[in-house]
Amino acid sequence: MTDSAALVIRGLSFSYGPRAALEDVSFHVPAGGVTALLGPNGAGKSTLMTLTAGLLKPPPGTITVLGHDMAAAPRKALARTGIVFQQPTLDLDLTVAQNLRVFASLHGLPRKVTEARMAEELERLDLTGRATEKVRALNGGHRRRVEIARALMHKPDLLLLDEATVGLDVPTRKALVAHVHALARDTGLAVLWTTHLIDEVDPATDRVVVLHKARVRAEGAVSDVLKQAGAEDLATAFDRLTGPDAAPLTEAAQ
Ligand SMILES: Nc1ncnc2c1ncn2[C@@H]1O[C@H](COP(=O)(O)OP(=O)(O)OP(=O)(O)O)[C@@H](O)[C@H]1O
Repeated sequence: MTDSAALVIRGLSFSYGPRAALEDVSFHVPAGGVTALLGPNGAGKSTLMTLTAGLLKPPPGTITVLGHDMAAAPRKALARTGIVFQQPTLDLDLTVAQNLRVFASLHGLPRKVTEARMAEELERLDLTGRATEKVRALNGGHRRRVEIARALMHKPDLLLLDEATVGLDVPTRKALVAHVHALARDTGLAVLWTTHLIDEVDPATDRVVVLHKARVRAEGAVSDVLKQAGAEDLATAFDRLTGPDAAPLTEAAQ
């Protein structure tokens, strides 16, 4: 199972100077589903996403995307990866289509392929008819969906979403969560979804990784995480795993 996963993280440690941001982190993200990376502020989530997005160099052998080692073959690994960062990166004064076309040409996609994929992804994300609108005219939820459509233009196998719902109201947040779950289910995409909001996890289908103070505290299907925490529900499990009574940490991570 682990070897065939889209993303495999094995024994990943990373420090900013003396401060350990990740210590011996291991988990995997299978195809066709959402893996929620849950953790409180400072847990190490963004550091993990930054390393997986190839913006910091990970130690060799610790991050593998579809069998490609992020340290040894970052271009091959990134060619299979779509990324939506926490901070929006669309050009507000370009139309939806122009934003997608710029991205596609950076990936070297031919014009015909670009137009076909754009139509496909906009339809999948319920954005058909918005292609000629300037991004500035869209609400926050639609802008996020355009970012997801853009991240899918090169048909990645792995989609990284870093706190994708930040700043959205509750109904928009719920709609986006539902869209991403449908996307994973319908296309076989592997999604790593970073959040600190428990209600964004679908307990029936999602895998969960609880990160706290640089370390994985529990990992697996929601039922496994509940067992590991000795809790009845995910909110209680999260509190137990990340609260003041959580297992003691090594000095480096404190
Ligand atoms: N550029 C940096 N230089 C030094 N320390 C950093 C840097 N970025 C993050 N850290 C530290 O590394 C640890 C992990 O931070 P990180 O941002 O990865 O956590 P996070 O789970 O994403 O938090 P948040 O939910 O607040 O974004 C924290 O202790 C943070 O202060």
